[in-house]
Amino acid sequence: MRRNSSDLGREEPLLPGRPPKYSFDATMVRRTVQLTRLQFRPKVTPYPSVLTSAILLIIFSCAKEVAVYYSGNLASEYYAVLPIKSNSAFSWLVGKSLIIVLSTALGNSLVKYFGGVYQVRTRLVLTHYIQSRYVKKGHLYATVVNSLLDNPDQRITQDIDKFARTSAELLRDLIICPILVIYYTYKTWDIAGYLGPVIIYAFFIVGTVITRWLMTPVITRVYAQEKQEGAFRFQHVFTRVNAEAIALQQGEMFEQLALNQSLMTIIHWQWAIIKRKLWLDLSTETFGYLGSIISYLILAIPIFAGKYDHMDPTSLSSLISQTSFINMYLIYQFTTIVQKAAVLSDFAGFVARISQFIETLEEDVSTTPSEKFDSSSDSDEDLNEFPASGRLETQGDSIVVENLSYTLPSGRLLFRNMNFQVNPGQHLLIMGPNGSGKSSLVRLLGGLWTPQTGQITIPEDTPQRTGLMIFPQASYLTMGSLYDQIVYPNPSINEANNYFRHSTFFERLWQRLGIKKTGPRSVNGGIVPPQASQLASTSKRPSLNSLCSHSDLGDLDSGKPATAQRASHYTMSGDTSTEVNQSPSNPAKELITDNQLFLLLNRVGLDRVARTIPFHQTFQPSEWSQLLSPGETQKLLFARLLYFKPRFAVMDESTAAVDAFSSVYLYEEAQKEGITLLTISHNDVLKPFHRNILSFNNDGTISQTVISSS
Ligand SMILES: Nc1ncnc2c1ncn2[C@@H]1O[C@H](COP(=O)(O)OP(=O)(O)OP(=O)(O)O)[C@@H](O)[C@H]1O
Repeated sequence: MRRNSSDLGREEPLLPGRPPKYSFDATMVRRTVQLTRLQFRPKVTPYPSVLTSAILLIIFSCAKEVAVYYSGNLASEYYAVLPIKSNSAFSWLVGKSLIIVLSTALGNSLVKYFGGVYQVRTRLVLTHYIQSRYVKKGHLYATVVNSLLDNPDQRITQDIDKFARTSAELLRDLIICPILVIYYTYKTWDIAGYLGPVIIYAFFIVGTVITRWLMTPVITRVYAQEKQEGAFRFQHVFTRVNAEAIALQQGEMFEQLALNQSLMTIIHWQWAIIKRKLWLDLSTETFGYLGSIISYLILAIPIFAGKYDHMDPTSLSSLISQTSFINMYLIYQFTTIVQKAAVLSDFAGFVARISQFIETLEEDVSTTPSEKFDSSSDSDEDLNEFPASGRLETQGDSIVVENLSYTLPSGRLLFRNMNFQVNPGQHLLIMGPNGSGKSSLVRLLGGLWTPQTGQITIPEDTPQRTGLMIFPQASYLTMGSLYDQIVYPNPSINEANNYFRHSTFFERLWQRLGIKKTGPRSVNGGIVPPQASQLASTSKRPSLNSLCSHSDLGDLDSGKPATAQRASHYTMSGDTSTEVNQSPSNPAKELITDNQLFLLLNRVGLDRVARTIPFHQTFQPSEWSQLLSPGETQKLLFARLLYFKPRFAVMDESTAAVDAFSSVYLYEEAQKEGITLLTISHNDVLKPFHRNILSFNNDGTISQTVISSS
């Protein structure tokens, strides 16, 4: 797939005064149908489907309207009963009123309840659908780095939730609206003649036109503001994550100015919204109050025409009360339609943003950054003619790079016809100036980028060992415990995912009743872990899966929040042996034991960590950066390397923060395990551990030097 800069227009860029517009066109209808089909697709969660909650929502909305009709007529009945001072009639009416009022209250509450249920389930289904396609091999990097989609995080966290809320609101109010309009039109006609509905309809048309005219500028600015909100929040997160770097460089003032600039942009849009909302609110409020007066104007027509001259004053006031309720309710329905037009516009915007996300994920998003740009200006016209799948092969026992060429989007040639081979035991040191393309080679070896010409072959996995593991330049510790840092990327959270996919209502009921417990259903989509027999068996501890076990999805039916025991603080408890096997179903414990973890940590020089950080305790990535120094983090990643013992490993400056003595020791340990290392480093201390040196030059050429023949 080839993209050029014209694709940028898929979502309009945000320019002051020209926010993106979302309208009700054929695309919008197609996208709504698609989203609705996704929403209502067969049950994917242990909870009753979205369809069930939608049906219940509609049923209770209709029931509530019947109750509202009867309670609206109560006033006219009191007008009729009170003047005649009949005890029995009055008592009967009070009893009837109580039943009607309670039914109305119950109807309203149930409508709200099922609206909430529908909203939560819609969010669950859509978020799960998109999340499992977004954070997925081959998609995450491509979507984040290559696609032109703005703020995927905001779309997945906020937009889906708002879509769920607005669609519940529309379902509740708009589906039943036409039926009510027809019924109350008939009643109005019956009481006031044809002029009644004509006046109300004319009132509605004028109101809609004016409101719609005033609403459009508000809606478009709301979207501009939402987008800026996402960027502002992200900027704050970034400031928080990099607080230390900012403070050490005394960059607070700069950051403050940058944040103020973003704040002012948001305030600009918010202010624009408030100004325009004044006129919109003035219009809706005026039409709202006019509605109640119009109801009496309509009644005045037959009264002044003498239609009710035969009636006594009591009957007439009862009729006025009943009629005004009917007229007002018809006007209220129209007001609802007008008000819901704003919700409908919001809904259209959310449909657009969510659908764009899904469409991006379903596209064959290229993993080559150069395809973001029009490559016609490149020297090589055939850059993209090779199919992506043919570029990276997994076979044999060596890493083979043949005739590899790669040109950056800027047109800079990084490599030209690069050739090299790394056989088992022939450790390779990759050196070169900054920006010469060393990490880019890693991206190509990892399949993130697609070479424009040439072929890369990486060794295949065996049942015992992973063929190739890559340790990127930026150390990354995931959310989780020490166990998780070692077994990463093997997910110990599969338990939650399996439950999410497969548990039925009855399974869950049995679990609640304590009749059946779900055992571990390990789905190993990660890197080949060591055989269980290789692990020393000692006491076992829960890991990330206890964080994400059943209860952690929260109980949607009871409304209970997730019961995960998240690490809110770091305890310096040295005794890790008191926490034993909290979770009966913990895949991580089958991947690594306490004993093995303890030995591994000691082996890489992290004995302090082994003594002070509870093995089972979960931390956020930002907390890990406070718990461990950069050098300790790199040592922990070496523990991961020694745990997996892959056949080949690419270490991109993996000892950059480690002291020289420890670096040498870690390399000795890795090589003892039979791991063939491809090291990117500027450090000469590692030279003796390698057989060959691959030197990158800034002109796209490389040279190879044999250091030792062993
Ligand atoms: N996603 C990307 N899109 C476009 N260009 C990129 C991308 N990532 C890196 N580059 C460019 O590729 C060039 C080589 O970067 P690379 O990270 O491979 O350098 P390096 O040799 O590893 O440098 P260092 O020694 O500083 O780590 C840089 O000029 C960089 O701007």
